[in-house]
Amino acid sequence: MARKFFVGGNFKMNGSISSIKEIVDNLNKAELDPNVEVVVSPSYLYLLLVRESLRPGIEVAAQNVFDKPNGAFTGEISVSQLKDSGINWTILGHSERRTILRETDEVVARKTKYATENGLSVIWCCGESLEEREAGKTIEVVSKQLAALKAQISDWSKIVIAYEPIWAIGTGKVATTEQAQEVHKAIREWLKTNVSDKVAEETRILYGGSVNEKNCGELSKQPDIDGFLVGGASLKPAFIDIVNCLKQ
Ligand SMILES: O=C(CO)COP(=O)(O)O
Repeated sequence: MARKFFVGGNFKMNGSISSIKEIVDNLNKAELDPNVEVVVSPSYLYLLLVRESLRPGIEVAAQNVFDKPNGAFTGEISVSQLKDSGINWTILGHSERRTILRETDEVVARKTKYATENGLSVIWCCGESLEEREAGKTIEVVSKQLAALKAQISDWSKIVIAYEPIWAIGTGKVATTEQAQEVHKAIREWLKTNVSDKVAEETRILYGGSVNEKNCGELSKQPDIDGFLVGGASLKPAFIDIVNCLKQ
């Protein structure tokens, strides 16, 4: 089964009602490559606004979700509340949550298990810091994150992996095509060795970190890069050019 190219837009904690309406209007008017799956992820407050105004065919993702069905968990949002609002996706394990909010590999894996078992699809993020890369530990770090996920997951069909080197996020320092392809290939090999040939073949592996309309074309040509998770550029009209990068 060919892997469908995937472009996610992670708005992070950005935007206002008016700027988000503008992004939605632009997406609604745009000619988007039908061979690309598109998912946008505004902050919680705007999920419903986006879901209700965005054209069908583009999915909407939360940026996080909790791993309990309901109850006394002030400030958290449940999987069933997302599904009730027409949200079928969530991002989990973004490096900003791992580092700033101290989410461990195990916490991220537990949330991913709960979300996928309860019908959400997950963009599961991994990636190394600059210090880890310079120490030659990139593959080791990513493998450890994958192993924590594997310890809790049996069904990988609802998971898209996003490799996001922390040093490339929001810095303008995009990984070279060779650097990105090398890690994506290693992730696929890890899946082949530790999960199955089928999961390795079918799981989409996205690259994230300073992707823009200029660098996406080259990156998209790499055999193990199946799409992008875009931060800053997803707030701009250039996001449409990134979605259409296969035509570059
Ligand atoms: O963190 C990212 C997407 O989740 C990447 O962010 P930037 O594209 O702004 O570097």
